[in-house]
Amino acid sequence: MTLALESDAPGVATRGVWLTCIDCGEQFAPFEAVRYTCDDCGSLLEVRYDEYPTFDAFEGSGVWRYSAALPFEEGVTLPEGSTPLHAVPRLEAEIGVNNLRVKHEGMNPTGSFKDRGMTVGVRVAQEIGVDRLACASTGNTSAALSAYGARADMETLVLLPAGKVAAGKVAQASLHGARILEVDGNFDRCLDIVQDLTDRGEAYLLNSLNPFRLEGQKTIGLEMFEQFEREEGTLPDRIVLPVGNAGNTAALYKCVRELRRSGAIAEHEVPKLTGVQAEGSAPMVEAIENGWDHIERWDDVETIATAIRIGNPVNAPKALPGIRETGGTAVAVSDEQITTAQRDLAEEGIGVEPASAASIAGLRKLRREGVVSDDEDVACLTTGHLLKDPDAAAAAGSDPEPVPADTEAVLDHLGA
Ligand SMILES: Cc1ncc(COP(=O)(O)O)c(C=O)c1O
Repeated sequence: MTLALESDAPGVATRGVWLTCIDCGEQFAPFEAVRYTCDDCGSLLEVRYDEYPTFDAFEGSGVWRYSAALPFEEGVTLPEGSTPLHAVPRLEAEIGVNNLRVKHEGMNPTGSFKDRGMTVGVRVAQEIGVDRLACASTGNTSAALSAYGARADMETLVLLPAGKVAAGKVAQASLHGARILEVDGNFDRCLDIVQDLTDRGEAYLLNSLNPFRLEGQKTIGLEMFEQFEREEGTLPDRIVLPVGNAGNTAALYKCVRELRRSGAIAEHEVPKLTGVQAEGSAPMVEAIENGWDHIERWDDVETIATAIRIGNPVNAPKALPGIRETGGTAVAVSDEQITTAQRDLAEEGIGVEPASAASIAGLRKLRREGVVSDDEDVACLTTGHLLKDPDAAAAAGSDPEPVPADTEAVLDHLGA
């Protein structure tokens, strides 16, 4: 039976929307109760619709341009999306692919892609009528949730792994008025606790376990396809992205499945989803390399890319098939390779935080190994802005040189 919701509440799409279990197929009405996983089998839920749009259904800009593919017509907006798809000619030539574009999600209002998920997720929280929003975070989710919670005038609670969140992100959560709990444990433990709290009805969970977050994030793919097509006359053969909780990987896979279903793209146009993790935090890569259909949780994770310091990617059941069925792969890169890529992007004028640079580092490694070929059109996703992690940026960049307050002395110093 299809529990299609035909709501006439303001701002709610009138077409059918429901939550479906990805394993047993059980369907649930989307807004009648708080639900993140299947009541019957405990697996992940996915938002499904009774129809899927083609590109000509989209109008306007940003995330809400794609409302025909979302559960609402509008949301709590700052606004988000409309991020640039940069050409990077020097990196393109050095790495050696036909075409390399960088989709810089760090240009969202709070400086990361998380805003795309929050504009939808917080709108759903309003619809359900919850009091308090909560998330566990390696930093960016907490920054986005705090801003969108503030915008919606809702209480927010964020749990962070103590000492492992970049300064810019803590500052954002703090100034936007979230209650910040620093947990003596890693991100995965924070998420365990937030899940316990939300199971007890203490808060509404806005991690990417919440399927509505991924609806917003799938607009990364929709927007990227439109830009790529407009500027390059084609779609990317491959999308390379950093992987933490694997929400974006799952969201992009959902995006291409929906576009296939509506007939908006052909089978041969489906891009290969290619995930990149840091060597010290690579359970998805381990699963792909071993052909597993599940991941094994890593209890000890470490990397300079703190945003992807995650040992138990909760969206793996959605993301692993996405990587496999699109013909993609997953690769691990060292912290040194990440820092080099961060510098290389900065030399093209693109400022990203370390986790984001993993996509370029991963592409470079796969190209050198011959997994990526030289005729490919590639889009790399950079997920967060440089200013998120000022310490990492300063460590990777050049040091300031002290000089006296005197022009002659400055010229002397410059060797002029
Ligand atoms: C900058 C950045 N990149 C990548 C990720 C990982 O994204 P996902 O959990 O969707 O794999 C995160 C998640 O926190 C992030 O903040």
